[in-house]
Amino acid sequence: MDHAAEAQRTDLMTITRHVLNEQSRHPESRGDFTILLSHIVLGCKFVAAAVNKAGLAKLIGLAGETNVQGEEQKKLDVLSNEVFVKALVSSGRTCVLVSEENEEAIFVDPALRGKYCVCFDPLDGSSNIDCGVSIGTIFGIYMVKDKDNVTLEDVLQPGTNMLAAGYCMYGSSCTLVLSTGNGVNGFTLDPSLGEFILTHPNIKIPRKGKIYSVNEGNAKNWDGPTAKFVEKCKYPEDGSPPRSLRYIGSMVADVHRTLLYGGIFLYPADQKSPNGKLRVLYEVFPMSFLMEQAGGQAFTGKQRALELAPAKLHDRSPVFLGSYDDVEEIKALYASMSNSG
Ligand SMILES: O=P(O)(O)OC[C@H]1O[C@](O)(COP(=O)(O)O)[C@@H](O)[C@@H]1O
Ligand SMILES: [Mg+2]
Ligand SMILES: [Mg+2]
Repeated sequence: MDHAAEAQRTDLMTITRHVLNEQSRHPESRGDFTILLSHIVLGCKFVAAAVNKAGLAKLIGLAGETNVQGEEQKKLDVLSNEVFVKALVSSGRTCVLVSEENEEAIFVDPALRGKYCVCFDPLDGSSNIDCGVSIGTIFGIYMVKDKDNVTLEDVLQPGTNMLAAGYCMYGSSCTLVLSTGNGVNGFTLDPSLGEFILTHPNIKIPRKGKIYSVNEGNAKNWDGPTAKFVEKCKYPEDGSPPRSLRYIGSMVADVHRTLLYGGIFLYPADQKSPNGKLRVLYEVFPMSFLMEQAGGQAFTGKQRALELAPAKLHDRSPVFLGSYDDVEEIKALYASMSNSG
C-alpha cells in the first residue's frame, strides 16, 4: 500500500469540511445549517445506493399510486420521498417541507422543529428510472421567520429569498452540486470512502455555449420567440456553426451538463402546457439559483425566474436557463416579438 498516497487522502476536501469552512464565515452561526445539510447529504447517499441497485432490488417500475401532478409514481419516487422526509425531519432543523410527491406542505411536529423550510424534488427524471439513465434529487432551502407559527406564506416565497440550493445527480458517478450563496461547488461521491469529495470547485458556466437542450417533440405548440430561438440554433444567421442538441429528459442531468459545458436548457410554455412543465419551488427556483451563482441566467419568458412569486405549492413556470449570452438572446427575442405584437 502506498502509505503516502493513503495519508494524502486525509486532506481531501469533503463536503462536510467545505460546509464547516462556509460556516466559519458566519461567526453568528450555531451550526444548524451544517446539521441540516449533513442530513440532506445522508439522504442523497441512501438514494444513490438504491438507484445503483434499482434493477436488482426490484425498485424498477410503478408504485401503483398517483401524485398531485396526476403522474403515476415510480417505486423510487416513493422511496426517495420517504428517505428525504425522514432525513429532514430527523435533522431537527426544519419546520415545513414541500415535496413534489406530497400534495400538501408537511408541517413538522412542533417538538422537532428548526428554522428552515426545504422544498425538494426527491427523484427528478422519473421517466428515465427504468432505463438506468441519469436521474437526480433537487432541493432549495429557505429560512422561516417564526418556526412556531409557520404558515404556507413562509413557503410561497420568491426564489430571491433562498439561502441555498443544490442537486444530486445519480449517474455514471454520483455528483452533488451545492450553492450557499457564495458560488457553486461540485462534489463526487467516493464509494470507497462513502464521502462526497470536492471535485468541481467554484463552477463558472461559460459565457456562451454551443449546445441547446429542449424537448423538440413539443415544437408545434411553441410560441414565436421559442420557435425562432431554436431555429437560430439550427440555422445560425451569422454563419457560425449550428449548435448541438442534447436532451436527456432529466432536468438534473440536462442542467448539470449545461452548467459544466455551457449552453441553454429550456422548458418553454406551449399551447398544451401554458405554464410549461417544471415546478417553481423545487425545480425552477433551485436550478435558477445555482445558474445565477455560476454566472449564468434564468428567465421565464417574462421575467427573472427567481423573482417569481409562487401562489400555490406545485405552481409551474416556463424556464430558459444557462449561459449568460444564450439567455440574453432569448430575452431579446421575447422583447422584440412582444413589441412587434
Ligand atoms: O418528458 P418531457 O416532457 O421532456 O419532460 C422532461 C422533464 O420532466 C421531468 O422529468 C419532471 O421531473 P420529475 O421527473 O421529477 O417529475 C424533468 O426532470 C425533465 O426535465
Ligand atoms: Mg423533477
Ligand atoms: Mg420528481
